[in-house]
Amino acid sequence: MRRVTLTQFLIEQQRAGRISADLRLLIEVVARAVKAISVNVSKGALAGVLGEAGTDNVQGEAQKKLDVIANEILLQANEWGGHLAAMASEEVEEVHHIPFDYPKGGYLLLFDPLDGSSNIDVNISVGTIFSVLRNPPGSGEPSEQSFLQPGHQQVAAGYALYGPSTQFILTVGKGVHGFTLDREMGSFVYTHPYMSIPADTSEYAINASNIRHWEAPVRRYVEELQQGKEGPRERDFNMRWVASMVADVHRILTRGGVFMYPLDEKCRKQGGKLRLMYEANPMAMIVEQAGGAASTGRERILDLQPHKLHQRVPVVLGSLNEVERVVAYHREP
Ligand SMILES: O=P(O)(O)OC[C@H]1O[C@](O)(COP(=O)(O)O)[C@@H](O)[C@@H]1O
Ligand SMILES: [Mg+2]
Ligand SMILES: [Mg+2]
Repeated sequence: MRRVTLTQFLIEQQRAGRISADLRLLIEVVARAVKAISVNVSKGALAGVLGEAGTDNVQGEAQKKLDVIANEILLQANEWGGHLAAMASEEVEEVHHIPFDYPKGGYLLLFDPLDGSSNIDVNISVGTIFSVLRNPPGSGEPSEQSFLQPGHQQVAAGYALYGPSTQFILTVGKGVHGFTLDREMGSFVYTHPYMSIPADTSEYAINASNIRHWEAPVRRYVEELQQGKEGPRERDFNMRWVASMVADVHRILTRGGVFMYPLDEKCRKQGGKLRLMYEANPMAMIVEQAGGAASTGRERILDLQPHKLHQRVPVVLGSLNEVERVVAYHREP
């Protein structure tokens, strides 16, 4: 069987007029950075990359060494590519400008360099999430405002999962495509064309330790799932929570399911737990492109008008019929 690499896939996308040459290059550079992060993640204690960095990020969270390393790799790899106007990262408070003497392009790149940080030291899957927007024409040097575009304006989104194998999942708005890293060859091989999420599922993911903080619609939904065959759903449901959004979403992309980090009393002041611009939006685009749905419980995530770079939002995503049910429960008085 002919093996198609990510590079070949992207060239074909460009030939088909789905992406520009600059966007192709941008995705190639992100994928190259992901390979470097994958090497660091897999070396673990051998490379001394585990543990705390001793610093806090913009969100006041303690940074792990790998958060910092992954962030540096992505920033450095993308700075000189010539396809970007600016970058934004979970680990950097302000917009990251491209050095003035470097070539620049028309895209904005946003990323969560290392998602699932609490899993690094226990050798459980973590990931990288990214989102690509256009720098609004005529806006000159990008500011925070340039990034504040609704998620439906993303031109590409994807993530890497550093699991037993490293996978790279990508959408440019025409389906969701999965690639697996061949470590010996050093290339991503096209292994999962047109990934799709079944509309129905019997699996859900939520941090159930927050139950006492949940709003009534989410509590009702989860309690009904837990009642299984004996409850109103008349069938049993299974629960999984990796605590790496990338891994939980990847499971849903592979075999269906619903993932929730809803609004609750603990995170109400911040607006939610997960970040809109580089967690919720790219995942929402991927999930919708795979036939699923993504909502805050009240609104479609991709329609939200962001008001700040590091904004947080509630997230309910995955199998269409389950997400619609959660949204319907939020509508009821
Ligand atoms: O520890 P909790 O409350 O279960 O939260 C887990 C969630 O937080 C996250 O780790 C947040 O992402 P970061 O690790 O990038 O901060 C998600 O990946 C995950 O779904
Ligand atoms: Mg994250
Ligand atoms: Mg992170």
